[in-house]
Amino acid sequence: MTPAVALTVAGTDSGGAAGIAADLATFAALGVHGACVVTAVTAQDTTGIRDVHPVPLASVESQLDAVLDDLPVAAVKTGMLGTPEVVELLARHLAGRPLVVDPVLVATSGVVLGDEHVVAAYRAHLLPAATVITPNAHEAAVLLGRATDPATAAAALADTGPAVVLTGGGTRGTCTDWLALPGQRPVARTHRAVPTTNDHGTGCTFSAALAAHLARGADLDAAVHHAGLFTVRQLDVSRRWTLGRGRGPVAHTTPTGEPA
Ligand SMILES: Nc1ncnc2c1ncn2[C@@H]1O[C@H](COP(=O)(O)OP(=O)(O)O)[C@@H](O)[C@H]1O
Ligand SMILES: Cc1ncc(COP(=O)(O)O)c(N)n1
Repeated sequence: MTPAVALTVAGTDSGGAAGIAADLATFAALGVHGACVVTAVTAQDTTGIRDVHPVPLASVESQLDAVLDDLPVAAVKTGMLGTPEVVELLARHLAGRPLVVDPVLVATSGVVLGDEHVVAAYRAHLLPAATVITPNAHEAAVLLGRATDPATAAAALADTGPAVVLTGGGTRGTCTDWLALPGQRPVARTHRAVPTTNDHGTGCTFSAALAAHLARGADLDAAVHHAGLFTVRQLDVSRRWTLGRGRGPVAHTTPTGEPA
């Protein structure tokens, strides 16, 4: 048999919480073979990011060519891309495929992972090529160039072309994500909040789970639903962990190994 294949294009996190580590672990937990294209190497742990080393554009392109020439990639997710040239390259190579764009611009620790040139390249090239984008409220405000309420922001971003899941993580009471499809009223998806600080990599995990479910053939609505359930369940696991001196990793794998 041929397993479902998903590709992540993202940065590494040496602490194993976010980026490529989160994505490949999430793909594996959901029974999907994961391929990866590395865009940047970060020296990072649970307390923050010490250093970022971008991978040369030619190397990103040859990694991408190697994967796309050989494997039946059913869905792609992008995370930290780092430079406007990489953002443009991906828009050229990935348009027309099921494409989840997690516009990683600022780490939880506050370090900027995408400057204004990267933001401009997202707006001009990658957002119009995406199937669905998964910004948090801050990233949505940066992409739109203005701060507004989440439902309005989700609808405004959907008007630029892709479906939008504007994520609203939080540790008290409930969390609300807004799903907006182009030309339609945004819909609120509210679920319980897990009270934990072990949430480093949560946005990566959610968008990787979304790509994994699309790769397995789910439609967008079902993929968003299952990615949300998966993420909450993994936070339920990591809330019981003691790992690292800072914001611990979300648990990407399930104890049972069963797809969510
Ligand atoms: N503490 C939490 N409890 C439950 N769900 C959470 C929690 N934190 C984030 N989520 C969910 O995880 C997904 C990613 O959200 P978010 O944390 O906003 O991403 P990011 O890491 O990009 O800021 C969303 O579905 C959000 O609702
Ligand atoms: C390589 C890489 N990619 C993405 C993030 C964002 O993750 P978070 O918002 O949990 O810090 C990160 N910190 N590092």
